[in-house]
Amino acid sequence: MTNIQALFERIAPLYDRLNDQLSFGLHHVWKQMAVDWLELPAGATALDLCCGTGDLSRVLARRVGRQGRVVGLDFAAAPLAIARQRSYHYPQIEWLQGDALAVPFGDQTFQGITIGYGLRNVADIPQALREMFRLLVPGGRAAILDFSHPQTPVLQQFQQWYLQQWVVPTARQYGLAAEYDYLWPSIQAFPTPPTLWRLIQQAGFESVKHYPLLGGLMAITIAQK
Ligand SMILES: C/C(=C\Cc1cc(O)c2ccccc2c1O)CCC[C@H](C)CCC[C@H](C)CCCC(C)C
Ligand SMILES: C[S@@+](CC[C@H](N)C(=O)[O-])C[C@H]1O[C@@H](n2cnc3c(N)ncnc32)[C@H](O)[C@@H]1O
Repeated sequence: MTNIQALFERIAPLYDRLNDQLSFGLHHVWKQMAVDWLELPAGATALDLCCGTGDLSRVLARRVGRQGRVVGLDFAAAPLAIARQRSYHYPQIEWLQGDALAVPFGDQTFQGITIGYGLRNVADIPQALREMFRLLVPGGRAAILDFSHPQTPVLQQFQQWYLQQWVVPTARQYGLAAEYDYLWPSIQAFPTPPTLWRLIQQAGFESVKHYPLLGGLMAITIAQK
């Protein structure tokens, strides 16, 4: 088990509650936007990579409907177990424990892919992007939702302050300070938007559209094959 997998195994029981509390529920809005911008038709087949507890998988399921198909894939068992518990009324979702760097489906299987707060956590970003390209049908889209790099020094300082002075102390109340302390350095190590767009194009995608949220604290990047 990798350190990242172990981290998400540990935080799984409190993950959703802390996300709601620490983003004042806004992460649900961002996830809905990511799926809306895939513009999937009813009946489509979609993949939620690094699905965790399944938030984006359930948004995809509502979008593609009962005739559609959604696969939620994650390599950690604990968040997947919560995802299954929370999704009994979504029969169109299939849950799979697997690696986003080696997805067990054939080329051109999916019309849309989401990866919410996952790309920053995988061990090999270019490989994850290559897998997403391979798995999409021609013209298919991937929506990458994650933290990003704010455009102004003030927002950059706010992002660091909020994470280190509010998020980590809040997590400490649940014994998860070390796990949430990972956030800030992981964001610092995450490619800047121009670098991410280049990696997406190098993976083969034809077009990349970038949408900063909250001045760049977060971002949704839409890559089209
Ligand atoms: C859904 C969110 C984060 C998911 C998430 C991603 C990770 O990589 C983690 C790694 C380790 C532990 C936890 C996570 C994790 O939860 C985003 C919302 C939750 C954030 C924790 C809060 C981030 C707040 C923004 C920096 C600023 C928000 C401004 C505010 C809404 C005014
Ligand atoms: C921050 S959570 C995101 C969960 C969910 N997508 C959301 O938006 O809330 C990141 C997830 O990525 C998973 N993950 C990280 N690397 C992975 C990999 N190589 N393959 C599959 N899952 C991975 C972790 O287990 C964790 O559940």
